[in-house]
Amino acid sequence: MTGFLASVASLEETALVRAGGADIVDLKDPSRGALGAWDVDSLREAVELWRTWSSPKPMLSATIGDQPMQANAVRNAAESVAAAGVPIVKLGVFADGDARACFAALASLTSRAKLIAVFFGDLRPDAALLDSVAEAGFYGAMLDTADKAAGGLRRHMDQAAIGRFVSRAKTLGLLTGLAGSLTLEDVPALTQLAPDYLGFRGALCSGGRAGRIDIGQVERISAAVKESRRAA
Ligand SMILES: O=C[C@H](O)COP(=O)(O)O
Repeated sequence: MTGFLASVASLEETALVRAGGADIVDLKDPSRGALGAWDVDSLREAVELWRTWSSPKPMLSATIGDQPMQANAVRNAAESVAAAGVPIVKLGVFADGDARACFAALASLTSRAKLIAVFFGDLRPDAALLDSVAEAGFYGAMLDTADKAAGGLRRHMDQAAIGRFVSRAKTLGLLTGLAGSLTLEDVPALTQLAPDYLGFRGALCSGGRAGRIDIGQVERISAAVKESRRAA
């Protein structure tokens, strides 16, 4: 069943998307890049708030920033997000450096945090890397886009290619997600591929992804995801 991930830039937005029906609240600073990170003090505050929530309680994730694919840089950034108490940590698989070495360096963290590898549809994602992601003990893998000015995920990958990614990740036992400037119109087609969640930021905001979350847009996307999964 496909869920709804909403990326938020502040504590206020965290409460808004929870009220709007998000299944995963994703702490991300869009002004700092595709996977811009919150500062550690704000992460701790969000974790404290999240711990007070009762049912329905969304999952909580956070991004580690747009790091170079160097094992030390990626591990340090991921350790710091996990140490703030965030249960799900999302990190980018950029085209530079040694992705396999980064995954291997993170294996020891997988007992303390659920790690998600974020592949980018506009950076020629190498699905063969999914095996290494699973071997390192990651919790999930998803597709997103790195360049938010270059169109959405479906502009860079066709339905069959996205479907192959989802299906390979599932076969490996990974939680699967799809994002990348998605809009309401993308929901029915992508839900057909049965990812575990669809992720949004820009479509939830007024004034673009670096703008502010609009509760009306959150509710519309949330309703569309729920409707599509009923129809699937
Ligand atoms: O993880 C999901 C993303 O934050 C998606 O952001 P976007 O919809 O602005 O590409």
